[in-house]
Amino acid sequence: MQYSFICIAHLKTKVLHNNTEDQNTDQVLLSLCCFIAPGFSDSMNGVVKPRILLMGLRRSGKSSIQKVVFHKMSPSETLFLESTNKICREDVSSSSFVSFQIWDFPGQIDFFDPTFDYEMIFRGTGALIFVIDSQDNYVEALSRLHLTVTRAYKVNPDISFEVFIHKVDGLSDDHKIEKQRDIHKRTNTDLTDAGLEQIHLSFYLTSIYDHSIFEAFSKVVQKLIPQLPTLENLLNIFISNSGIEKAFLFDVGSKIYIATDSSPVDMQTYELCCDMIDVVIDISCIYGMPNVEAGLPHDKDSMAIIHLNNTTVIYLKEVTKFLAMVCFLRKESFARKGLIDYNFHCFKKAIQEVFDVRVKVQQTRKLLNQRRWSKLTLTSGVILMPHFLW
Ligand SMILES: Nc1nc2c(ncn2[C@@H]2O[C@H](COP(=O)(O)OP(=O)(O)OP(=O)(O)O)[C@@H](O)[C@H]2O)c(=O)[nH]1
Repeated sequence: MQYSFICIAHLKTKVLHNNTEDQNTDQVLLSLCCFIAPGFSDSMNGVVKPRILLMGLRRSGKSSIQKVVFHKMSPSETLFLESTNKICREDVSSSSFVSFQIWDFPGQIDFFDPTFDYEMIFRGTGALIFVIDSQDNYVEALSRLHLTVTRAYKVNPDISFEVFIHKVDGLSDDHKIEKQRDIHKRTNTDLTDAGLEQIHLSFYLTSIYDHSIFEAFSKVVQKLIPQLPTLENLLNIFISNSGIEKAFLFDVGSKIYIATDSSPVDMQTYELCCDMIDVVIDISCIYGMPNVEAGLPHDKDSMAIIHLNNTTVIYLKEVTKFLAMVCFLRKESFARKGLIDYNFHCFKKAIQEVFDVRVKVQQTRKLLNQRRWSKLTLTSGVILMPHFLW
């Protein structure tokens, strides 16, 4: 495999730092180093495609969310989006590691009309995201949410119900919390009154004008990844053996993180990761050799290192052409880069096994379905934990 050396540069740039966005003038020294290699085939481009529904009243922001997260549309451009007049389905799997379908419903659609087959729609659904415009009066939205959730639950109790309290960029912090509490209380009271207190709704405060929408989408998508506990476990072992403080596994295309270790996620760390991915992609797009096969400017050998001026190092390494690990560690720990790279290699092998097992299980299931066996018993494979050095 041929490598083309792209750049090793020391740049000065701005990052978000400390506690407020206003303090983003701190200078950081950025040592960036990318190696771009031609594409490779991996077995992770597979197969499971849960469906995510985006529902809510008209102009609540559904299409904007989809365009900003999956099409890199800038938030201000969404001002010119026209109202959606039919269900828009999008397959996210072709361009990204995360594999699912998004269905964007027009706000005005009455999908409980008898001519509309809502049972078919809910039956294949993994997550239902209901978007509420927090800058508007939300009484109507809440009754619509109740109706949607109760009907969907009756058809498919396995759906995860996610409520985006959206457009919170216009609200103060106190106001945000107050709105969330109010919406939470009202929806739960409605469900209890209907005798459906077992339905669990998750609430997120979101806006397309900051990273909150990406973070919320990450959490929604994580619930649809059956291997999540294994991924988290592997990340925990990896960081504890490598002197790393925090590690995320990112879907590079969408900046959704599909897993992280078990320490809490703070928003600024997540924002720094997103900024780093943007820098790597931008530099790769400008200077990298286009990977014709995958249509991506980066691949499994891309990597980047950023030294912040507070002795923290951010280290990005591609796991596959769609998936990257971003780690936060102290400068002293980064001195043992050889060890980190070795452990990363073990991690990568283990993760490959996780997805190989998934592909094998799916193939077996397909085969069994084809043979129309009446009773299927699938045994999932065993993942051997890698031997990390420490
Ligand atoms: N302030 C603010 N405005 C937003 C946000 N998200 C979307 N909007 C705006 O809300 C308006 C409606 O957005 P759309 O995405 O078209 O809404 P929709 O829910 O798809 O609307 P329908 O297609 O009619 O169902 C647009 O002007 C967006 O710019 C947000 O996070 N904050």
